[in-house]
Amino acid sequence: MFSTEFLDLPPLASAGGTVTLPGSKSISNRVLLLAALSGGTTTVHDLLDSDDTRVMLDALQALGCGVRRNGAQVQIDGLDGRLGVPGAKLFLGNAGTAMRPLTAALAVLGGDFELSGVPRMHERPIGDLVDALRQLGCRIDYLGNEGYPPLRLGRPALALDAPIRVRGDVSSQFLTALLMALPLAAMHGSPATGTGASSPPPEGAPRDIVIEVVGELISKPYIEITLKLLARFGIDVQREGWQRFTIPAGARYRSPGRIHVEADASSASYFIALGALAARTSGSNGLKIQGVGADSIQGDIRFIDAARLMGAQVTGGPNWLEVSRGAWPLKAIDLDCNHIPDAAMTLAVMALYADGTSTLRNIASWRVKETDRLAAMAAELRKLGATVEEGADFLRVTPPASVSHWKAAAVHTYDDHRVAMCFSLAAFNPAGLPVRVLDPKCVGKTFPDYFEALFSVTAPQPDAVPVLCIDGPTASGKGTLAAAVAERLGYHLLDSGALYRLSGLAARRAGLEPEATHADAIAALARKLPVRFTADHRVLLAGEDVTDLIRSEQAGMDASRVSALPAVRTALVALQHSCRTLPGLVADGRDMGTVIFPGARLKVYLTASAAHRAERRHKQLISKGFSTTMESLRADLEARDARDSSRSVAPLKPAQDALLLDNSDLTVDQSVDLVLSWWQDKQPFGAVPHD
Ligand SMILES: Nc1ncnc2c1ncn2[C@@H]1O[C@H](COP(=O)(O)OP(=O)(O)O)[C@@H](O)[C@H]1O
Ligand SMILES: Nc1ccn([C@H]2C[C@H](O)[C@@H](COP(=O)(O)OP(=O)(O)O)O2)c(=O)n1
Repeated sequence: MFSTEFLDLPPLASAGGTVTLPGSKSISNRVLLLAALSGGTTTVHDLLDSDDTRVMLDALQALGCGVRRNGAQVQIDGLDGRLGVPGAKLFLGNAGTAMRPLTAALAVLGGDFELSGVPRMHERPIGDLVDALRQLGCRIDYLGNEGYPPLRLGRPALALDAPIRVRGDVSSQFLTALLMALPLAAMHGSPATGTGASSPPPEGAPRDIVIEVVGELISKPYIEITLKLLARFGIDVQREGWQRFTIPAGARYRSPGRIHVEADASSASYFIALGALAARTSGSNGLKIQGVGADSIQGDIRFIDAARLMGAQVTGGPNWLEVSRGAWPLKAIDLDCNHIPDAAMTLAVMALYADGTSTLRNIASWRVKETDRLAAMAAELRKLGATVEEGADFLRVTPPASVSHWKAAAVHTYDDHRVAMCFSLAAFNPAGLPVRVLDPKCVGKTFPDYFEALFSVTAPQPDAVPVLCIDGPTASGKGTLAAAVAERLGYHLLDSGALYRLSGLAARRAGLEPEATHADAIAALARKLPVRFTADHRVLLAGEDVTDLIRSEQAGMDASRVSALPAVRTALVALQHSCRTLPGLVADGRDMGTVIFPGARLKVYLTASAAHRAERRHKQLISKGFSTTMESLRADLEARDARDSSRSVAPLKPAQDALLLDNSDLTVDQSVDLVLSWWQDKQPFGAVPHD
């Protein structure tokens, strides 16, 4: 996830490859419980791996289910409505999606269970659900505070003759919990008294079980998901409006055999839009979205129809979609979007690429979401150069009049994940302008790795990935400065010196003195360096952690010697160029600005006096446990400076267009801020806004 203050998206050109969307949390835990209640084995594909799903799996295991996990695939041996090792104590962490449905299912089955969680779980109310369950004869005791977990569930005496009444205006989760639990009673008829979960209840006369919703039902799409999942597991609930639900007598949970957990359909909308508006990356077979298919049970999947109206070509199977550009430019639309409120925001950004004015209607609900999304979308679309009319419940978007009317914008995201994800699509603008997304971490609410996923299936315009070079002599602070700047911008980091250090080490290990007679042999090693830089800043050579080994002064001297060999330098060029990937690169070394990235947007030549550098290196080495003296260090670094500056190929020197920075009297933070302000001056966005 990008936790930077802003993320600059370079202009993007094309899309291709496969993106796998994360599974939906609420569907994951519903499916697990339904699989456990059914007869037979269910293979669950693409289960979300999160704290909440782990808690549910542990609980089901404790209740006697067979659970076999294999990556994102889990097999559940269902208990055919006989869920329960009587007396089981279940610890449910902080997983509300486990606590509520398990409370309902186990209270209906009965069998002396205890359900508890972390302290925070014991502060989350469950009284409304407990009241509804007690009303139908379940025995539930509070073990701590009234209205909150932990709970003890006893044996019920179910009274199912009269309709069960549940409030619909508090949380749809209570209704979901009852809808999943009551088929257990229908399955065995409706016993007058429960008999515990370990032995099957006696057959009573099967009868319909009716639930009546009191008050207006909120979050209907979630109830719809519950109903559709119940149908997949053999329970066809009959619904009269959103007021009355009937579970038919004799209903019985049946495993569908295999089931895919869908990804969040609203998240899919960004990639459907991407396929519709991006050219196809050459050599790719178009854009494939894994995790959700056209027959999704989520309402927002109808976004596909809207995208098709605008020109998208969408095909798909049970759990995937393939999208490519059809009409281009996209076709303007006039659409009632009431049925796809979240995904419709994506249409507003697609409208930037349409052949006329698009109108999205019946979207008043946007005003009461994470932010006033109508106002937010209008304001940010205008920043990009669109003409926007904002009505009480509609948005009318006219694209920028021509390529030159597009503007580079810093998009404010209002702590709203969907605003951030939508506007990433503006990076395909025909003007080749970058787009700045402020506070990109807001995507964490539903899709923490959204930008990583986007970058994995998009290609930038030629030479659009920005590079910031920091060159200079040893111990000037290049590595420190480059790492800090990369972190603040969310960019990749190339420590080119490490490549020479690794080449020197590889040469030594092959018994080759780092000198001209072995140039070709060392170059051959350098070309195939089995190097890996890990996320926690370790350097691995053929799997061995050599991070500290290559930092010794000896390794630095060897690096300086191999780096003077032209064949070695040539051998490392391709590897260095391959580091220039989305969203950008900070490169540190000796010849980054002069040879490797001559077109870099900003080049900094960093120096400090020899005395300062020797002192810094001394402190650094001592702190790492190397023993050395200031005198020898200063002599070494002056020798290294002389060799690095006088070699015939790519000598150490400032690029003509480099900005010089002597940081002898600056702190690290001062240097970082200065370089970032220089970087900022090179961008088309103006000053970084501070809220
Ligand atoms: N501006 C600075 N002021 C004081 N110390 C610094 C500064 N920049 C870097 N240092 C320290 O100097 C040492 C050498 O820095 P490093 O980044 O390893 O240099 P280089 O990559 O140029 O060899 C590190 O211990 C670092 O913390
Ligand atoms: N782009 C580069 C980077 C490093 N080198 C050479 C020259 C340096 O003396 C060695 C080691 O570089 P490194 O940046 O790791 O060394 P310092 O941290 O500055 O001491 O590699 C180079 O020739 N070209």
